[in-house]
Amino acid sequence: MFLDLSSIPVTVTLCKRFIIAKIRGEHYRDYGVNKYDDIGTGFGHFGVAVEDVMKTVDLIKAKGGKVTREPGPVKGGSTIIAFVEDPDGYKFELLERGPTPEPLCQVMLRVGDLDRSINFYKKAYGMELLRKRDDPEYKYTIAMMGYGPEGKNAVLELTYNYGVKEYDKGNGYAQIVIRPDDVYKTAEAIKVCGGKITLEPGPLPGIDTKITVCVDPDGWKSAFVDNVDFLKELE
Ligand SMILES: C[C@@H](O)C(=O)SC[C@H](NC(=O)CC[C@H](N)C(=O)O)C(=O)NCC(=O)O
Repeated sequence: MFLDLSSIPVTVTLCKRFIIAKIRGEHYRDYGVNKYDDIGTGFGHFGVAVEDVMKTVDLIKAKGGKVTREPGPVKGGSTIIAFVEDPDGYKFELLERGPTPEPLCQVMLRVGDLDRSINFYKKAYGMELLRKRDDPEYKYTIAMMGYGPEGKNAVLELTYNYGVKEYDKGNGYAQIVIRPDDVYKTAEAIKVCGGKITLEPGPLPGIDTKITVCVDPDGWKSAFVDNVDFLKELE
């Protein structure tokens, strides 16, 4: 699969419940703003699964794309990865995997307290802790959170760097969009678990799609769109 970074849609349905973060740039723009020059230090990358990282990197180079980490085993592991950047400077990690229904497979966010985040995403968002890996050599721990097994579902890769409690969110990251069955219950769970509701649950004016919006304990924003309403919008 050739990865044409300029064609990555702003919001991509990754699996039944998890629509990847909206990123501000060429496709998703606030009127009058044509440059998001501060991606911040908290946003990590989008992970894209490809069957041949080396071939994909060669194609990206041939198209003038920017490769920031050449193909090779991930430090401390065996998965072949590479890092590339899109024209707005957003990072994409290419991960060598077999065929998958969800090539856009990760969104990585850095957090200041991993256990707090795991607990929050479990209890407020109904996610599972799919995998946790500590890497003392490189002083970080990651937790993969999601609604189904990696390799078939998009996952949220929460990264804790030893001793780093806060990150700059910049102005480019917008949100992760998740599709629950009941945004009212979701909002209640978020409030109970220490999240902050920034848009109370209810129908959007004019289109009746029920949504709610919140920020997690680190300030990462998530929007929740009623699953049935969302599917109706696609009809
Ligand atoms: C799928 C998952 O296991 C990985 O790919 S981990 C990749 C690894 N992550 C980190 O190093 C996170 C900590 C880092 N300080 C950060 O905040 O991004 C990574 O990026 N490795 C780079 C490499 O060259 O292997």
